[in-house]
Amino acid sequence: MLTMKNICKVFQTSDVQTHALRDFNLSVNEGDFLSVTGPSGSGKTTFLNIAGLLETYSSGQFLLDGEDVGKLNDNGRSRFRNEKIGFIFQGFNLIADLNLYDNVDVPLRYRGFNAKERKRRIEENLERVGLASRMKHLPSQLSGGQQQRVAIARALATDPRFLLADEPTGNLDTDMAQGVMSLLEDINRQGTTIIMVTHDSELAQRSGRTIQVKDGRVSEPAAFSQKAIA
Ligand SMILES: Nc1ncnc2c1ncn2[C@@H]1O[C@H](COP(=O)(O)OP(=O)(O)OP(=O)(O)O)[C@@H](O)[C@H]1O
Repeated sequence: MLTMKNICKVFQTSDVQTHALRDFNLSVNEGDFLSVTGPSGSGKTTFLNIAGLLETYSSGQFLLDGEDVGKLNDNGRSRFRNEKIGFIFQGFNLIADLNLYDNVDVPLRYRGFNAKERKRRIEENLERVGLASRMKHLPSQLSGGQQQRVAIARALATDPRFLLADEPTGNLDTDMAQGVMSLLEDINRQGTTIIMVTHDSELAQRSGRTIQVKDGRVSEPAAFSQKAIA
């Protein structure tokens, strides 16, 4: 459902060219939980941003859900992203002066759901991450792990096929990181395909499949998904 063939990404900054991805090849199947590891500057975030249609690529082919996304214009890419992809980030990116309910509401308003449907989705997803009782609280009244749970509820509220996570446990202590990882495992078991960039090799090993990125390439052959083997 996600296939990248020989994807290259060159950043041009004044007279310096940076080859962030070079002939990057990867296939991700529906239902996979893929961890992406690798040294700093190897291209992990660039890969994730291209996968999430936040960034374009310089050459190669990228098929997402059967669509050649290189052929979409800006509007087409935004629509595809809003309908199919949820994001979570290391810094949670919650809006500080909105309570949890209103934070989860943001992408739903953007998508134009009616008030009744928005309420249903907000309550269902805050329930899913174990924070239904804290709806009226502000992000600053929560622990880091709880804030990341709200960010996960917000990402899931639009019911995306893919959840892309860039160092989702990077700001969390070990216990909170384990809790967020367990939640991601539950979400994956319920059918959402997850791609997670992480520096934490222990967490990476808990996902079904791990690849390493080095110098802009997948340096280890993508192992078969354990789900595919089972
Ligand atoms: N907008 C940009 N303009 C110029 N160069 C960039 C840009 N974004 C990334 N790069 C460069 O591309 C390369 C890959 O960066 P990327 O952020 O993808 O690495 P990473 O593996 O995610 O690193 P880290 O683990 O430190 O977050 C680096 O050399 C980086 O400096």
